[in-house]
Amino acid sequence: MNILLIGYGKMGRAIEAQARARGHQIAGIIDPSRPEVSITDFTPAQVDVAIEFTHPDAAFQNVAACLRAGLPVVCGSTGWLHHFGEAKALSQQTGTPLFYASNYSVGVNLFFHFSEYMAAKMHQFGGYDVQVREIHHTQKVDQPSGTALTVAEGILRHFPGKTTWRNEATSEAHELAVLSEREGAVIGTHIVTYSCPADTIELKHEAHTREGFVQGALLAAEWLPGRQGVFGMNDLLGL
Ligand SMILES: NC(=O)C1=CN([C@@H]2O[C@H](COP(=O)(O)OP(=O)(O)OC[C@H]3O[C@@H](n4cnc5c(N)ncnc54)[C@H](OP(=O)(O)O)[C@@H]3O)[C@@H](O)[C@H]2O)C=CC1
Ligand SMILES: O=C(O)C1=N[C@H](C(=O)O)C[C@H](O)C1
Repeated sequence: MNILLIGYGKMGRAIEAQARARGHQIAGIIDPSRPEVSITDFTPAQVDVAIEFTHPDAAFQNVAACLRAGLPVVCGSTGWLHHFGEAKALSQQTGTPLFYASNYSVGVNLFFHFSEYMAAKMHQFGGYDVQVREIHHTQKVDQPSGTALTVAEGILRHFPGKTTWRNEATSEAHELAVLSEREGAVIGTHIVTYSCPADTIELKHEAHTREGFVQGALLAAEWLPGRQGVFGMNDLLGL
């Protein structure tokens, strides 16, 4: 497959190495360090799929440019979902597929499901309060993490005592606290905690390396070309 890499930071570089190891070619690299190259230089004849891991402020423009150019795009950037409706509409108008996941790791996508199941059960038995905590490296620019937002939305769907989330501690019983910590080079840790005076139950996912994100993004990139629509990890993994 010919892959256009958009963003050549921690994720872009790790994806390049793994893509080459799987026998794919890198058709081009779009990054501020290479201002002479732009997405509009590429056509569907040259690129089977674009993989976008950049920045919350850049992601939508990049996704939109790919869709307009007819390039299927797998996007992992977080913090741009206020534009997701526009991206979906553009995918429909152009007939070009879009894949988005707040987290490409298979483990995290299982964690999302366990968290929803847990929320429903904890609600059924009552008495517990719940909070979400995410810990990431100090270079991360958005908070809460995209993964924590997906977890929070899942809890809100299954735990009716919580009707909204807040990115800080809260004394409002109906608000789900989603706490963000930035520490050293932590790759990504997410913890859901249910507590009551008698006990505490936690569900935790801790990424040890970025390999899980990279493998998932490449699986999505290998799966997407030839499809039409907007997809996520549930479609890819059949969850
Ligand atoms: N969905 C998932 O599974 C995962 C998502 N992420 C998300 O992916 C994004 C990138 O993460 P990461 O690689 O760690 O971040 P990095 O900061 O290491 O890399 C981002 C790269 O994108 C470049 N960039 C910035 N603006 C543009 C633009 N307009 N066009 C092209 N490239 C641009 C940056 O250049 P410069 O430094 O010069 O600005 C940098 O080289 C983040 O939003 C992060 O939250 C990360 C890991 C997993
Ligand atoms: O910025 C990161 O590094 C990560 N971002 C994603 C997020 O915001 O959830 C996924 C992963 O946790 C790493």
